[in-house]
Amino acid sequence: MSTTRTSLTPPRDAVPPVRHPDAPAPGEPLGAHYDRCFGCGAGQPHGLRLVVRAGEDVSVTAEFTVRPEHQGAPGLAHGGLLATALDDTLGALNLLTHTISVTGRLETDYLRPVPVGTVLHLRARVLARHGRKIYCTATGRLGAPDGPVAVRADALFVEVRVEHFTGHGRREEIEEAMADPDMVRRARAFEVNP
Ligand SMILES: CCCCCCCC/C=C\CCCCCCCC(=O)SCCNC(=O)CCNC(=O)[C@H](O)C(C)(C)COP(=O)(O)OP(=O)(O)OC[C@H]1O[C@@H](n2cnc3c(N)ncnc32)[C@H](O)[C@@H]1OP(=O)(O)O
Repeated sequence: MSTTRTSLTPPRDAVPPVRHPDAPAPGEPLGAHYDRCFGCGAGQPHGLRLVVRAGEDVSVTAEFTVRPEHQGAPGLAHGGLLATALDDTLGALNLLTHTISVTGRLETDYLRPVPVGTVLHLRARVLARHGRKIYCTATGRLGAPDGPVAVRADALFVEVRVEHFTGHGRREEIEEAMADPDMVRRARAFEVNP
C-alpha cells in the first residue's frame, strides 16, 4: 500500500463517478447514515449535527455551526474537529452513489482560522473511481456557500462490505443496528450497485 501524496490523485484509467438513479434530488436532505454518528447523527448529543443535502452531479453540501465545545484555541475551532466535519461530509457521498465506503486517507489543508459561531458551509464531491478506490475532495467555506475557503481536504475512500462493520464494531451497537430493519435493508442494497 502506498501512502505517498500521489495516492490521492486518480490514476489515468480511473472512471467518472456515477450518481445512483435513486439518489435524492439536488437540495434534498440526505439524513444521517447512522443515527449515532458523531458527524451527522441526530441521536448523538455530543455530535457535530451536520445537516447534509444532495448536490448536483455526485456532490453533497453540508452546514456545520461551530459551537463553544468545538474550540481548540480560545474562540477558534479545533483542527481535528474540522477534519471530522470534512470527513463526514465526504462520507455522505455514499448516499448519492449507493456505495458503502470508509476513509482510507484524508489530507487536510487549513487555510483560515474558523471562529466559534461560524456557520461552515461544506461541499464534497467524488472525482473518480478506480476499483474499490473512490477519490474525492471537500471544502469548508466561512459564513456562506461562496465565502472564503477555510479548510479543504482530498481523500481516498475504500469500498467495503457490511461485514466491515459487523466484523469489527462493538457487539452492542452492531446488535442494535441489526435490529433496525431499515438500516440492514439499506446497507445490503448499497452493496449492489446498478
Ligand atoms: C447491520 C449493520 C449495518 C451497518 C451498516 C453501516 C452503513 C454505514 C454507511 C456508510 C458508512 C460511511 C461512514 C462515513 C463516516 C465518515 C468516514 C469515516 O470516518 S470512516 C472511519 C475511518 N476509516 C476507517 O476506519 C477505515 C480503516 N481502514 C480499513 O478498514 C482498511 O484499511 C480499508 C478498508 C480502508 C482498506 O483495507 P482492505 O484490506 O479492504 O483493502 P486494501 O487492499 O488495503 O486497500 C484497497 C485499495 O485501497 C488502497 N488504500 C487503502 N488504504 C489506503 C491509504 N491509506 N492510502 C492510499 N491508498 C490506500 C490500497 O493501496 C488498495 O489499492 P489497490 O487496489 O491495490 O490499487
